[in-house]
Amino acid sequence: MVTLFKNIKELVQVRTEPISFVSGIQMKELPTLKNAYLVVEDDRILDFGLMDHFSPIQADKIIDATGKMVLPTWCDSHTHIVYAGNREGEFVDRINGMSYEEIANKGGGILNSAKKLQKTTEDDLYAQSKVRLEEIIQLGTGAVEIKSGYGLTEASELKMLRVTQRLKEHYPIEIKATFLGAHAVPSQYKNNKGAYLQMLIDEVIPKIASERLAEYIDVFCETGYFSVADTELILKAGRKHGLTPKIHVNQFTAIGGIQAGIKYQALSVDHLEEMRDEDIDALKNTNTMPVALPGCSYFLGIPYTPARKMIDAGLPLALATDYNPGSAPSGNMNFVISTACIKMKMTPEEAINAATINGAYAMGLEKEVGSITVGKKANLLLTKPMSSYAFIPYTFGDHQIEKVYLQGKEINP
Ligand SMILES: N=CN[C@@H](CCC(=O)O)C(=O)O
Ligand SMILES: [Zn+2]
Repeated sequence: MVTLFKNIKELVQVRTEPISFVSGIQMKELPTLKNAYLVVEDDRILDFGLMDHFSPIQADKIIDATGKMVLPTWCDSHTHIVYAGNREGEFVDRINGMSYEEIANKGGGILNSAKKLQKTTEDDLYAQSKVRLEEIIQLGTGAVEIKSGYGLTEASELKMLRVTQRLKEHYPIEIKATFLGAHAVPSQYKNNKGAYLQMLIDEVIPKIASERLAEYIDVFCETGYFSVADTELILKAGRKHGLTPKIHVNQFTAIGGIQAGIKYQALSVDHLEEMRDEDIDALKNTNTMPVALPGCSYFLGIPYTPARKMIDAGLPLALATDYNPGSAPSGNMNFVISTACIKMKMTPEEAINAATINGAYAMGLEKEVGSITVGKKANLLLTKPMSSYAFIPYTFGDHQIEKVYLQGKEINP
């Protein structure tokens, strides 16, 4: 099956030479072709170029993209979309003055979601989660990472990861799974966090690795949750079983988690709302991708990741939604990109690079998605007509996507 997109007003994020990610000043460059064509064969990008150089081909389907843009789909490298129920009650409690921390200390927060999930059957959890997956696909996401971490028992953590596995089997979107058993200390281990960690290390991690239920290992490294020493224990055990670290760090406090992540060659360090100069320095010249989650900052009213300072220091940056029931109940990458431009002062070029190629890298998918490159998956966005791609972040709270294609096929709403 050959599909031809012709008369594309602007083909965005064109990379002839494959790249892994962009950092620092390179993030301001977003290569495009104006008045372009793109050829897709089956699930892959076969060819692209300027309309002026186009020689007619035999295509099964022709899409006239006059006035419209084509981009690679968004790469959302940090989500928790497999969860049960919602927490709008806590949202109202926060409006009425309670803090996220106070709610968590009263058994709300992550433990509240764990209680709900433990009581939910695997089939019901799948049914609830697939709605969110379908929703983010419609919003232009073509690759997503999904974490466990609302189970907090062996059975429920495995249930979450099996649901993620089932989503992988049933949907054309790229999915990577992360084990986040060390997301919060369950109440039954309240006074014995060490025993919980030991149980994760001795029983759960080996099982997940042997059943190939996750590619990555995560820890919520934060004051009141898991210390740097706890984080290192889990990352070490994960590494031993072939799970690569991607961790939650520096959300509320900076305690040295970034350095621990780098020590264990984390693929990404995520959140980073609280960054010290030494944290920025530690990330320089590493292969670890910093990931900002502006939807969480927006929803909780906490600081935004200092993107300007980080990029100006030469670092790369990826953007993700953090879609979860407690701190970011939205999987809308279009909103994340707008918010990054408006609140973090990223340029549209930087934000689009952060939401495509850098996001792909933060999931180990940079060879498959994240740019318009021959041989990559044809996971594409066709926009509504627009004058320039800056219109995408400019129209915050809305989206400009007319159609989404995954593996070369149009996704019907
Ligand atoms: N910070 C830790 N975990 C999630 C939110 C957890 C929750 O409140 O349910 C996050 O990334 O923001
Ligand atoms: Zn998260």
